[in-house]
Amino acid sequence: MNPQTKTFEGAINRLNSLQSNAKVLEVLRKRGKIPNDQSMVEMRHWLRCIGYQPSDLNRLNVIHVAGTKGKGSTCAFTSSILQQIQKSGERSIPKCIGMYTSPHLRSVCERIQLNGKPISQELFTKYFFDVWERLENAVGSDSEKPMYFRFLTLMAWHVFISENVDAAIIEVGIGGEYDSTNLIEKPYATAVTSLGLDHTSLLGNTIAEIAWQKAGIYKESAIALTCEQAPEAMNVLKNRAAERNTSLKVVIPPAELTPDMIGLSGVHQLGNTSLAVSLVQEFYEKAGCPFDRDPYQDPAILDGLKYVKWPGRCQIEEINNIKWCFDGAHTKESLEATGLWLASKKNLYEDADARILLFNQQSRDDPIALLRSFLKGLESSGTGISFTHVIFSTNVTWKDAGYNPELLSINTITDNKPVLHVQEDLCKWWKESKGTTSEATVAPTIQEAIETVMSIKQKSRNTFVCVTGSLHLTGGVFVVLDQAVF
Ligand SMILES: Nc1ncnc2c1ncn2[C@@H]1O[C@H](COP(=O)(O)OP(=O)(O)OP(=O)(O)O)[C@@H](O)[C@H]1O
Ligand SMILES: [Mg+2]
Ligand SMILES: [Mg+2]
Repeated sequence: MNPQTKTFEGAINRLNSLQSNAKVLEVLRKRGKIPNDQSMVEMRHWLRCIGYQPSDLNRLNVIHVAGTKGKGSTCAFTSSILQQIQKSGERSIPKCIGMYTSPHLRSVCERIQLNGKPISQELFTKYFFDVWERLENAVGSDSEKPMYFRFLTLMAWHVFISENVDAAIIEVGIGGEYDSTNLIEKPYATAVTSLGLDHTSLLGNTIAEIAWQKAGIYKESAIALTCEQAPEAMNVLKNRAAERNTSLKVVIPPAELTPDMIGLSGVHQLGNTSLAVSLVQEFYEKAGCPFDRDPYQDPAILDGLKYVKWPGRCQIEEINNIKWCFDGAHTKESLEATGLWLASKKNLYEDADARILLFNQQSRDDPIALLRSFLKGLESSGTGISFTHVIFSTNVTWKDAGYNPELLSINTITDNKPVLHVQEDLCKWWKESKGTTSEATVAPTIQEAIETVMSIKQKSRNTFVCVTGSLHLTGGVFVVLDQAVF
């Protein structure tokens, strides 16, 4: 390929073309074709095409994280702790920390990080075309390529191996057993975070079935870590760990760990934090230099917890003279956790005469149930917050230009139109159940939703906005407000 045409935009266009495959797969899944061993056979084939064997991944010293909620946060805590240990100079490893997470907020580069920073557009472009061309050389330019998430996973392996990463923190995409990240044979540490019901059409309708899938990342080489779970999930995790010749270790946040010690807001982060600390401990066990003191007394670990960066999760900002809170929760449990957290942050909105909820959900089966979970969390303290305005927006970025190229999501578009009827249903439900206490409207794009926010602000003394329901909405709002993420 002509080097002139290898631009970042070119890489993003090609990457987005892999989403149409994802759409085909979605249709197959709806017909009951769920992921199976064949997915792993295909992934092994692609890995070989780009020049690696699964055994090559072992040298990355992988920390593998699955779960329904808290995967990304746990990875971010783990990376942050390792960065502080690296900075302290006390240990010979890690020299280079890789982190692969999903989804992204503003830029796809956020998904592949080195030493706590998203890779640059230049590096992304270079490694993107390496992988793209290796695949074309192996199978021909017209043949089918791996889908979006699989491609990015292959690319992450290629980046990490090329950059000599010696601690690779890997977040599972969906499930675990048949996830594209699961080619790793000998991880240093594995953890399953909080379990709940999500992606049920792919993973199963019960917590036990979901636990079975997630525990697929457990391997003989590593202790099987998890946090507190429902008993039916815990039993499955225990059996799966035994199946893999390892043992399950349940990590419970110690009493000495308190919310003021950690850089991410919300009590639900305590479980993620303590899992991350245990992952780091296991990592150093394997590296042959175990911790000999209480990790919660270790200055580098404590700094790691404090200085963690994981935007879009219970994040509070003041932008354009408006108080904002951003959270990408999109499952029942996490929306309830967000509601509970917001209820405890009265100082954010008690003086505000305009209290706006900006909500988007369009890819889950029952968006109204998700909205209700948020309200349940919010109202469980008794007082809650009464919104003066509620805006139900799609996650399309711009009025005229449609999706920002890096935020394109073909799965939520039908016949080239965003699914506005979901927002209309949500709005109708709100009006019926909440009456006239608040003004509820639908915005066809995030840009228009923000325009509505700004016009409400013009007429108000103090404005507070809560953005939640989807990480795609949160990312899109950051783009429209031009708010930096990392
Ligand atoms: N243990 C938890 N319990 C409930 N909610 C949580 C928990 N951990 C994180 N959350 C909330 O879930 C949302 C997503 O967080 P995070 O990115 O850590 O999870 P994830 O498992 O990577 O999710 P995703 O499905 O988006 O990949 C955030 O809104 C966060 O506040
Ligand atoms: Mg998820
Ligand atoms: Mg995630």
